[in-house]
Amino acid sequence: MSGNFVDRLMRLAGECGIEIDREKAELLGNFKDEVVEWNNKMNLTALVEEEQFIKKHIIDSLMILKNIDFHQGTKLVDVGTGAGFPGIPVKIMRQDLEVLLMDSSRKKTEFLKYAVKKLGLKRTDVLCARAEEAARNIGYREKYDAAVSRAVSALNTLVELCLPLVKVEGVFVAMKGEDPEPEIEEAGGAVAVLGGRIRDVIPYELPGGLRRHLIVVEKIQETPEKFPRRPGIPEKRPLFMKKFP
Ligand SMILES: C[S@@+](CC[C@H](N)C(=O)[O-])C[C@H]1O[C@@H](n2cnc3c(N)ncnc32)[C@H](O)[C@@H]1O
Repeated sequence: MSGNFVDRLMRLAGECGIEIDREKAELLGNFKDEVVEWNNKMNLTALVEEEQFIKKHIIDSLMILKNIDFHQGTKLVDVGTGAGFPGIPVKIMRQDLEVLLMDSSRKKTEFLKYAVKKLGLKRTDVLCARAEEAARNIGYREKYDAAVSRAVSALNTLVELCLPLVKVEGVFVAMKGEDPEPEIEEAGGAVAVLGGRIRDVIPYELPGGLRRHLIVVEKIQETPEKFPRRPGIPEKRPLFMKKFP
């Protein structure tokens, strides 16, 4: 890993109000090196150019910590984590968290298992599963203080994948793009039926002026047992989707 990467990461993150000490920046750099190396063998992510990786992968992931106050030892699941975003940068910065990295792709979870070991991350598990299946398992259902997810599906589908994993009084944070309002409007009915309530929509900006939002959904009551539906159904037939002629 180049010293340049570490300095650049610390500077760009600092400009966004995120302080990263050198030791953690080096760990994030080691993670980036692993992603790039594995990306030569398999398609993990399209974003490997250094500055883009820093801004759109690492800093974007860390915006969760800048905006959400996770208590010490929070149990957090990252649903559809892919190559580990936002879960791995979050874990590197907050080593007290207990993190589950979940993805339905075997090749991605093989990479994640390797990366977690190589980076020496403790209390970090990797699960190859569809969220719809994991949430039917009592070991995972309503066991998390927080779920996070980025770039997996539209909010009305995503809440069915994520809210069943969250404890009552826990929180689900969806990372969304520049204009989340249409998705929020479309997901209102689904959020309510799954036991949630949209608490906050938090705008933020990445270096270079890219605008993003965090949608914070609090879990106010248990998710009815019939949810999530079978794998694939939440996406195929999102709850309360308007029917078009
Ligand atoms: C576009 S990638 C995003 C990865 C990462 N969150 C990021 O922002 O870079 C979407 C990931 O979600 C996973 N995924 C899609 N549907 C899923 C489901 N129902 N359960 C678990 N993982 C899922 C895919 O395998 C894929 O790795």
